Amino acid sequence: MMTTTTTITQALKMHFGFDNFRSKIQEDVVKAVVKGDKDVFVCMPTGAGKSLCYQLPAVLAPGIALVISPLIALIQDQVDHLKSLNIPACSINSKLPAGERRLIFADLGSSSPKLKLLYITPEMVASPSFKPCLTDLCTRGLLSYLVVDEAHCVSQWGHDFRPDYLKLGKLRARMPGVPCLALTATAPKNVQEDIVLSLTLRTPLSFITPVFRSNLHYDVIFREMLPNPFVHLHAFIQQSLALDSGSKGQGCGIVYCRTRDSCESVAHQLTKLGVSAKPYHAGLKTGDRTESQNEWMQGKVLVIVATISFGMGVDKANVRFVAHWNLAKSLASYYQESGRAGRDGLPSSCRIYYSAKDKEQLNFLIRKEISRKQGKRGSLKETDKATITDFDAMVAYCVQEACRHTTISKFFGNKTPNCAGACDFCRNPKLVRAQLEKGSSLSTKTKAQSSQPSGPFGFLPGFYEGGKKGYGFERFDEGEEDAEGGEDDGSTRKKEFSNLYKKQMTMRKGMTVRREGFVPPDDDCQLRDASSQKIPRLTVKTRMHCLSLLKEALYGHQRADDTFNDTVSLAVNTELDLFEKSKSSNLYKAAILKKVSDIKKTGPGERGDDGKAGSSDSTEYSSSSSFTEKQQGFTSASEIHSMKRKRFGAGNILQYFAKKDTPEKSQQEEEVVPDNTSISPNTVEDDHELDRPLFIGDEMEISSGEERKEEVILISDNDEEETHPIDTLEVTWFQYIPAEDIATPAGQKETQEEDKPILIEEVTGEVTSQKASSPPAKSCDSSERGQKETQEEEEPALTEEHCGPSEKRVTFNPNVQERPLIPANVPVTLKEAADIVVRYLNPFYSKGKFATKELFKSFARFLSHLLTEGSSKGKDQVKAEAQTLIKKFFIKVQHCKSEADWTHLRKLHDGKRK
Ligand SMILES: Nc1ncnc2c1ncn2[C@@H]1O[C@H](COP(=O)(O)OP(=O)(O)OP(=O)(O)O)[C@@H](O)[C@H]1O
Ligand SMILES: [Zn+2]
Repeated sequence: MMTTTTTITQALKMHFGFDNFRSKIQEDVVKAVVKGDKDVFVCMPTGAGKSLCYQLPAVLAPGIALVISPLIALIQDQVDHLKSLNIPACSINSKLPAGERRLIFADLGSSSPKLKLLYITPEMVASPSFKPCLTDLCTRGLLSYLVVDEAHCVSQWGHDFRPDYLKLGKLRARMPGVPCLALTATAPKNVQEDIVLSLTLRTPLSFITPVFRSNLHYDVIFREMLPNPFVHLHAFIQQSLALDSGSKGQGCGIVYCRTRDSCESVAHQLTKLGVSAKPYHAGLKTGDRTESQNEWMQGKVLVIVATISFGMGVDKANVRFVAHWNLAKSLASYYQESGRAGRDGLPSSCRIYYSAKDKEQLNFLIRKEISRKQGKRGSLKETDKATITDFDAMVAYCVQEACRHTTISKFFGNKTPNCAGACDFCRNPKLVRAQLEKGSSLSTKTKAQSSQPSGPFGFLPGFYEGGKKGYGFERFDEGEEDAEGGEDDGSTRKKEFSNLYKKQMTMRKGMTVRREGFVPPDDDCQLRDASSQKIPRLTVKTRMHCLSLLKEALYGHQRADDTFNDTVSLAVNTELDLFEKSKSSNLYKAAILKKVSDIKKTGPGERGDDGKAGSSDSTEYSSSSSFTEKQQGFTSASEIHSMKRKRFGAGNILQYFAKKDTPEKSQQEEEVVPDNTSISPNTVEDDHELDRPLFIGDEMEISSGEERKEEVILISDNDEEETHPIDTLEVTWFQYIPAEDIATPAGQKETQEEDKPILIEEVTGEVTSQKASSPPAKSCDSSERGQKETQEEEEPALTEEHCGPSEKRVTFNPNVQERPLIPANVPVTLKEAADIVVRYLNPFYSKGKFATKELFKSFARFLSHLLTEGSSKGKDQVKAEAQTLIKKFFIKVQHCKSEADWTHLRKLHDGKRK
């Protein structure tokens, strides 16, 4: 085959429209393949132009190149591309209409077929319908090349091993004179060796590009430590796409998620935050999926949030970032997936949002799958070991203190690259270390709690009966014939796994699986040990709600050097501490309320009576650290005003935690500025007061006189459909006895009322019963308290009961409350105004409505001053005005970019005053 360099270059131009080769290595490969005297092995990174390495030689050679490729979608892309270049190419697959299939077979059977490239999956190659055709082509010497794309699939050590690829060795044997070309983007050293062996490549010429790509910046963020991971992701996207630089932004990005649900929710959250994002996963209708992909390709949608089924063969040059919301299943996969960024050579970012919980879950599923296979064949295969080793490499990458590029390069058998600050570790090792330290302290407790599973390979195979294959990485078509059906199967499969996982986790903790209806925490749940069902009938939602109460309380008592994240961590640990100590749902709730109350009673910078917010190990989380991006958190009013927080007498905070506040709202700050009715009245004289949404921090200055010393806290279970009546419960123990001291007597039945709301009042003034007809309780003897809890949940409604010198049994009915508890119209201080403003503004900040945090602070400062200028206003008025101004401001200003944006507000405000 005499083909000169000139001919090759001309063909490159004529058929593909390229003036030059993309790289020296690409040119060398093409020349070697064209020469055709040896087999060729190519390992080049994603986007390096591997396809051309066989497509150009195929065009130049007489005959047909048989291309084995693992995925029909990928094949389709290639075939379409070649057809658009007028290169005769086609594919034979199970989805091909009968008419087209006939035409192809007719061409292949002709004396001089027109086809230059025939794409086929490994399954189809071995199928009875294709075998005779192949034999015929071989016998007539019509095959120019055997091309094995994604050749790593042949290796049991490969991250995408496909048994059908193993059959390619036999295929190869059937066409001895045909040169073979094996290509892959991701082959660690052992996989490279496997490929050569399995395909029986004869002293192949190897072309291996180092994996290092200096334009890619790699980093890892610990997702569980973020106050709001979506906001963080949003900021990352804005930065990567230069959306906040004033320019329109350039390029696009991919967020990879492991599950379909995550794809949906991440895409939804991003869209809410103002970035156009669409999900892409196998659960979508083909039309929707194609639409998502097309819109992304055309730049109409900036971010595609996809499972790994997206991306193979997707060729887009200006992908500025690839974020992994979940771990990839191996470091090789991660390298390949993240490598879709920066194909144009421009700087791009690759980030993993690492989560220990995610890791635990994947680890479980991977090992479970192995255990299932083991059960069937009774031995552990190399593939299984490889799967685990590869996953471990992925995890190690995330939790190491080393250059990310170096880790990747070493994994692929390359030399150490010159990272030069292209990863978070090389850029700032201290930050990476701080994150790791914080991360390990967060997970220590969880680890200690979960004992190691037993059985071969750490599992009890018998326990997993009925599980099917897969753990969220079904990248390839599951065999030709049932490729469609495979998708539905996938979702059932995942459900099964999810249930099994939950059950197993519960069992590991030594509990019986007794709560079938237990709604598990979602991926982003901030709670620690969130899946625990230790406390009967206590829901994740309730725990989330309690956590938000703690956060709010602590938030108002941050120390000067605390970051928002420190406060969140402290809240999370405090919640866990109380959760672990509590034996029933009500005890838990009461313990939370007591803690909230204690925190509230303390001065600024203190966190409760013990200074540690109740958590024995919480001190380790309270140290200031800036490893996470501080700007992602909310801003405390204290950052705006250095004024000292005004102190009121202990217990003079009035808070209502009422039914309408859903945990989601308080948790995610989704509440936009509420309408007037929801925030104006501060007093319980208002009939609707308890129906209004929760505003933690709705503090009221009241006289510190004894008769005004009141605290009313209601926690309701927000996950129940119906509104609870303001129920009455005996909870006097709450005030003075730590929850842990009140052991529920052994064997005592849990009442059906566990999830009812608790009303706790600390009242020295008059109280009124909601159910005046109910009999009074007999006694408040501490020995009976545990029992009382149960009894009185069943027969509540007490009017007033003296249980001791300072304790009263109380009930509360907002409808008959006679006296206002709050003095009318106490003038609001600047600090209080700032609190109000910051609270109302935070949701907007979270949604990225401010270009910078400074701008947000500046606006809050401006607004606080504006609202407190001139005549002294009461809190209600300030709240109402703040709301109105903020509402109006954001009607006019979609995205606040400078101080000039709010100059009109003064006029608006002053005008209204007149
Ligand atoms: N010589 C060349 N000049 C310019 N562009 C080229 C050249 N060769 C290939 N390309 C372009 O580079 C891009 C990436 O090529 P290709 O899809 O073949 O990469 P790949 O290595 O196969 O990636 P993957 O691992 O995802 O399959 C394509 O847009 C292709 O058209
Ligand atoms: Zn580095």
